[in-house]
Amino acid sequence: MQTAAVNHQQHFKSKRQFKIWEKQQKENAAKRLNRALYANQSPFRYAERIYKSRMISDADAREIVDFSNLSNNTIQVQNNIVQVPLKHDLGTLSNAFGDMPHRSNYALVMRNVPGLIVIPNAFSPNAQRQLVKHCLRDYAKPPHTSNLDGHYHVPKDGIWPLYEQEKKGLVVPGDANYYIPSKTVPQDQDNMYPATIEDADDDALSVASSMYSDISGKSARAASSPTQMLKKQRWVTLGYQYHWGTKKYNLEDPIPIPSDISDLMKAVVKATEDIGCQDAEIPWKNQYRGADFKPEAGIINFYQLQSTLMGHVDQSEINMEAPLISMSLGHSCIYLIGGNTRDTKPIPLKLNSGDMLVMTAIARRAYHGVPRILENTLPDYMLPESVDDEDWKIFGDYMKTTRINLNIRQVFPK
Ligand SMILES: O=C(O)CCC(=O)C(=O)O
Ligand SMILES: [Fe+2]
Repeated sequence: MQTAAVNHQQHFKSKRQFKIWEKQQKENAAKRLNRALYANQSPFRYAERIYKSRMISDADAREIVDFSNLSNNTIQVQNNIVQVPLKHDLGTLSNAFGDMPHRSNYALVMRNVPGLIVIPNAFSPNAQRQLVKHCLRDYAKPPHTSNLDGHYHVPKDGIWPLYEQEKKGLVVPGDANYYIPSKTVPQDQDNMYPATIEDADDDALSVASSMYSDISGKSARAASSPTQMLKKQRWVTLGYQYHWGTKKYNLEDPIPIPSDISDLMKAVVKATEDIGCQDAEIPWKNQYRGADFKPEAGIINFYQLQSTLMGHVDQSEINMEAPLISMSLGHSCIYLIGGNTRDTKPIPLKLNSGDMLVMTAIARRAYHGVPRILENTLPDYMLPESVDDEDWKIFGDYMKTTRINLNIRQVFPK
């Protein structure tokens, strides 16, 4: 019996023509399969797929909200953005924002995203570099937990000092302390993921897998050089240590949030008191008082250019009234913010280095995620040679492929 392919081939003038036809058939079949696969996909998942792509269509790109230059947005988007004065000047509340000759004294809210407050470019370039240094050198080390702990013996000073030594040529392969040893029996590994699918909802699984993807392969867990290790360092937890698999905090050994981070986060809650939007479909106002805000837990996310964070709701905190505050450093990203289920179509925002995001009111329970880190968006002031500071060079070099997000929550009632 002849095969279907041979039958088809007879209708073509050349083998090449047949090959082109055959390729098109395969592509069409894949598209049909894709359509079937995504037909039942929720609007949130659909948007994740669109914005994860390296080829975002012009129409989808126009929907991305740009807070850095409001006139860059479409008229529809501009009509949704409202400028609201901050209640207090950030610079007078905390030194951590740095000296800025033209610090903006307003926040932005969106009529179609109730509860979300954005303070664009809240930090001076110098303050941003200091925060990057703190995140990498001072916070990313024990007793703070990181995704590396289950698989590696992380040195007591963390990975950064070794990485610096490697960059300076002070440790080389063959030196006793060059490779960071992996644990033969990964500790706590089983606890990191929920034991069974039934134990976890969709969120825990997808978020946990995006949080551990860099170290989940066997070969990826072999002893690694400091550079390799740093690229694998995906998150570090501050304050009460969070467990991704069980989505619970370890309440036994509280670790204080570093005081400079604590101060600046309290300042943000104070400055955004009473900010809201009364002429939106769902009117809202941030009713949390700065004086009541206690920074108790946090996450530092380190994203490489290909990293993503799947859509989720942060709801492990007993206190869901307190705002969740989050800041961006380094490369820009696309951040999706939806509603309280995945059925709301999310709005894509571009978050830039120095932006502060405050999730209050109903946005505190909204689905959100980071489907994409945007290449070629590192501000010049983050480049290694941007300042006359020998110390910055190695940090700046790491930032060439990185976005850092630091977010803070209050766990307990006020
Ligand atoms: O990277 C971000 O901007 C968001 C991080 C986040 O949602 C989280 O850590 O829960
Ligand atoms: Fe989150």
